[in-house]
Amino acid sequence: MYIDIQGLTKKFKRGEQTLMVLDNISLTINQGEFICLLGPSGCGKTTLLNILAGFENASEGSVLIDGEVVSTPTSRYVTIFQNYGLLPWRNVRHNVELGLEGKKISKSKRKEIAEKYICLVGLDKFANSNPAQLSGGMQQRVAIARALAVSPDIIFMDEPFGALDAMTRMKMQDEILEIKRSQNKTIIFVTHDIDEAVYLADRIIVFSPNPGRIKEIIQVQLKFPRDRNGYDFIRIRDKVFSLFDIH
Ligand SMILES: Nc1ncnc2c1ncn2[C@@H]1O[C@H](COP(=O)(O)OP(=O)(O)OP(=O)(O)O)[C@@H](O)[C@H]1O
Repeated sequence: MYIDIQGLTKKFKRGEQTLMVLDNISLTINQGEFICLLGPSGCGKTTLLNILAGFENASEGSVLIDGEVVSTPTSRYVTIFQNYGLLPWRNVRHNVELGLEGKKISKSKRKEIAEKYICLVGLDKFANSNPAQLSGGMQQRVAIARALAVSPDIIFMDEPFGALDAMTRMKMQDEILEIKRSQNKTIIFVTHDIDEAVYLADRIIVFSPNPGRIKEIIQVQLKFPRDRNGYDFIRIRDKVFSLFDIH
């Protein structure tokens, strides 16, 4: 077991009131797993991700990663957000180098690492372009290259493809699966798209809201690449749909 969440509860103060956002979440995740956190808006997916990444503290319970208590963000884990988080005044290469700048790495080595990951995400021709010159999908690839450049053990992704059109989104899903396969990362991926979860995940953690609780954990044992129209895919998708009472 790599990530160990036990009895995690999160409450936020809202004026006089206390809002319970996560209620008694217990979950263990293995190294190299692709986990999707799936649930309706407001069920606490982002809050859980933020706690795992060290941006927020739990109110009760514990989170251990690789045997250590999570208290602050570290470069062993990186988060990729929906809005890419690129610096508009920096070109692609300098954006990808960003996470390496605080480390004791020479300028030439930094450049070499950045170029390696820019190639990996297929943007070698755009290394000198600024983010505004790139499409949304390309910008998200830059964010992925930047995340990979620091050699994280875990990648947290918060609806990373939410702003992309359907075709680009499917392409990016294939790319992230390929990156996961070749780099053997542990990926925790927040989405409220059921198809996306079934396409990507080894396990889907389905949440119910108010307060956020784990409703069910679904193991997706389909081989990759998955056929979005295959019988087994649709069977699992229908099972997840039924958990949300969507007809
Ligand atoms: N810092 C905060 N202070 C107060 N309330 C918060 C804070 N952060 C989140 N919340 C509340 O916690 C609840 C869960 O929010 P969260 O963003 O984790 O949900 P989510 O499942 O990721 O939703 P979405 O899919 O819409 O992003 C919401 O009601 C939100 O308003």
